[in-house]
Amino acid sequence: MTIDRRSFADKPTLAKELAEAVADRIRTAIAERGTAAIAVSGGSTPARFFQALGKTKDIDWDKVIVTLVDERWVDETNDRSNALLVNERMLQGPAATARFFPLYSGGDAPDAAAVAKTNALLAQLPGPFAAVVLGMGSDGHTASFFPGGDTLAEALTAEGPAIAIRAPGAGEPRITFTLPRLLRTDGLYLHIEGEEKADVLDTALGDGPIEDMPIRAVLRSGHAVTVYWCP
Ligand SMILES: O=C(O)[C@H](O)[C@@H](O)[C@H](O)[C@H](O)COP(=O)(O)O
Repeated sequence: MTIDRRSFADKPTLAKELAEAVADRIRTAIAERGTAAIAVSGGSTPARFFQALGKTKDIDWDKVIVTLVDERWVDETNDRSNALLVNERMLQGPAATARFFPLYSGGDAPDAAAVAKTNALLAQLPGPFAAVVLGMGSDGHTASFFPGGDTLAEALTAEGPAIAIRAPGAGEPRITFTLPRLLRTDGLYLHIEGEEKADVLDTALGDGPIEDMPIRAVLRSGHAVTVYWCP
């Protein structure tokens, strides 16, 4: 396994270092390919990182596309919307000129037509991501790869780019990039904070079925993963 675990003293230091790593990936992708796309996670952990990245001045933000690794099926006025979080915390100041590709495409549920609409937009993304930043729940989910997810097997294997998924621990129905699409990335980061999540990661790195802790599919994928952790 190519898992590089990095520990930082505190949350502000982690946010700054992760923002610098992702900014480097963005600058390199723009230099090599003309554009850079990144996919970031929602939830409660990434706000500081979003603010640090959004303040970065030496990036051609108008050449950057930001999207989400997954989204709850709610519109952008809902405080559970990951898009709302990204817009409020990252796409301000220097980063305000970046383009944002939402995963939520309207309506009450991610039915086939809604997912097709999202996938038509996502088909416009450049080939590989410059960076994908994952989070992890204490149940071992990442993106919306939840234990018990109704489309989990497909989400971990299909080309996608995105698929609907429902799971007992997920709250709303969700839409998520599939794992194969997320693995098409230059940099793959896992951002977790707190002792509990360090313990969950230790468990996930041990033996056991992927269905119990879907983060294992990422950790066993063969793609290098850099873990950013702080207490
Ligand atoms: O929309 C989401 O919920 C996510 O993208 C999800 O995969 C998240 O990264 C983990 O649930 C960790 O969430 P916390 O940071 O809130 O613990």
